[in-house]
Amino acid sequence: MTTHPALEAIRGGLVVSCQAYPGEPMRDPDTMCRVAQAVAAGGAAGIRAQGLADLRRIRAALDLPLIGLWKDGDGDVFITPTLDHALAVAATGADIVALDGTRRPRPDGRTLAQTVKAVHERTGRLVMADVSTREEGLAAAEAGADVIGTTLAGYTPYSRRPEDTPWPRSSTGETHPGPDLDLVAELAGELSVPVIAEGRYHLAEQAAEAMRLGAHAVVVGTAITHPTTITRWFARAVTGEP
Ligand SMILES: CC(=O)N[C@H](C=O)[C@@H](O)[C@H](O)[C@H](O)COP(=O)(O)O
Repeated sequence: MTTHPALEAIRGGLVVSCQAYPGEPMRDPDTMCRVAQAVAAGGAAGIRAQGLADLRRIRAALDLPLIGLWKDGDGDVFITPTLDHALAVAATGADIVALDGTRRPRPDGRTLAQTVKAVHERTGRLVMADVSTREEGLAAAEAGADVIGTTLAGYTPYSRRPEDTPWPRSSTGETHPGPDLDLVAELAGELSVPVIAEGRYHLAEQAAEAMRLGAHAVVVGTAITHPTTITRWFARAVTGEP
């Protein structure tokens, strides 16, 4: 049973991740803010966004629950990798601080439990632990995370590969790397903290399935807010090129 207003507000809803990657034309806080406003108009229950400038800009413009992260560094742990990153994200006004919730060594040497505790004590914000496996999800909940996200499933060398969970995209039988719905079911079945389904939700049907499996909410990014990737899907289908 969750009680925090931001978690209650996204319960049963769609959270839209609004991110542009380094060097891309849309990598600009005002642009991302407009994307966030556009998805809010479409019924997003919450926003997930990256980078301090984007978070500040979006926080000032929108009242929706905001999940903030800061991708930094070129190591294995790059989603809000240290406590300092987490404190900076909290200072933007994000309601929930998303961070790497795996058991890999963190660049500042702190454990996940130490990091979560410090965020709670020093900011009062909630922590979303982005994990890649069932074991990591259970450990992150044990470490005190308020919400567990399946964000990193398929993005660590030891987690289930996305190719193992393909979903058909068209009547021609074309398949696409799918989300790890089994992980959502496993975690939702075992945890009392909310589980957020995130990562490669490219079809509305997949998002609906995650909810049936017990997700608290679903985060969709690429399929809504990344036109370069969406264009590539359609361009390949139209040209027949691989
Ligand atoms: C693995 C990683 O770095 N994931 C990031 C986490 O914030 C984002 O790049 C994703 O876009 C986000 O998780 C939403 O997922 P999708 O774009 O597949 O709907």
